Amino acid sequence: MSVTGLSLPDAPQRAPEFGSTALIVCDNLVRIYQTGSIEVQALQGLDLLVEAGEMVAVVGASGSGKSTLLSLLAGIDAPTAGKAKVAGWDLMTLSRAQRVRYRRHTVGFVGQQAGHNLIPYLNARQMVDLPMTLARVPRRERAERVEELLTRLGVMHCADRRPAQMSGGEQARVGICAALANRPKVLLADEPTGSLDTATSAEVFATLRTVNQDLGVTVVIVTHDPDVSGQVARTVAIRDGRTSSEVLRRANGDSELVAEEFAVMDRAGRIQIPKDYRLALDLTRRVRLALETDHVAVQRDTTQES
Ligand SMILES: Nc1ncnc2c1ncn2[C@@H]1O[C@H](COP(=O)(O)OP(=O)(O)OP(=O)(O)O)[C@@H](O)[C@H]1O
Repeated sequence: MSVTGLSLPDAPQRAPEFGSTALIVCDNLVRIYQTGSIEVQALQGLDLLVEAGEMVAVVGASGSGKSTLLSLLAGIDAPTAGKAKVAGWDLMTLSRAQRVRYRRHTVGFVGQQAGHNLIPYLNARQMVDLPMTLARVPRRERAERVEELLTRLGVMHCADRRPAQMSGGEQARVGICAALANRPKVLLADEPTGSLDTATSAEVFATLRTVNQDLGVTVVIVTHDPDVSGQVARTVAIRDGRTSSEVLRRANGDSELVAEEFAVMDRAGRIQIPKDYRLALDLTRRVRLALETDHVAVQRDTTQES
């Protein structure tokens, strides 16, 4: 008896998982702080994807949730709900030991005050060496890495100086070297230029670009400096604990850079119409949506006026 081949229906195509190729995935991320009976929703369902090799700035008004996002990504704090994944680590479910490994090897963190990232009685060489000593890196390898980083970021002349003997810009660069010592995939910087003047800030941004382009580290910078979009290719704005818009800078033909602003649509299709647009056209509670051939029109609901 011959057996004819069975013809089975094709398995249904599954949509690829949200951000399946990204290095950093925040999917509907929520962080609620509870102080007594008061609840603060610092992040209210934030979506963000960062691909490996990107340099992204996160901007937003004070209290919009920028630092909260960064401390979640740094593994300093844990999300209340949603998904946060960095380089394959699920930040919702990290055990204590995994959290230590994650913070030591996967992410580097530089905090707000350049001087506060350093220990007053350690010189630059000792400061960059310290994270590697804690990770039990052999002495010779540590010495080579210290030399490589201080040289690459232009602060080798500070090797034997303590923070008090360095300028603000040098302190910031040494802090970045220390954060990179254990070869993290991601560098997270919280207001890295907050206390610096304009010229020194530009210098620190140049250093961060070197880290991104030459060392291949993915960089996420949090700042409330709106001019930062001139320094990076992608700026993501957070409003009320959610990503609301993005500015992309791209080379246009003969390498002229053009900046273009986009609204961010979440996975449920929601976008936020900027306040000045709403005021200009008096868009209130109900609007008309119309699908045109290449765009969607949003118009005032004139039935409310009669
Ligand atoms: N540990 C905490 N306990 C309670 N509320 C907090 C805590 N940390 C942050 N918040 C609140 O969460 C919200 C977001 O704070 P977050 O520091 O993330 O904002 P931010 O955008 O970084 O602000 P800034 O630019 O001023 O640093 C704010 O309302 C803040 O008061």
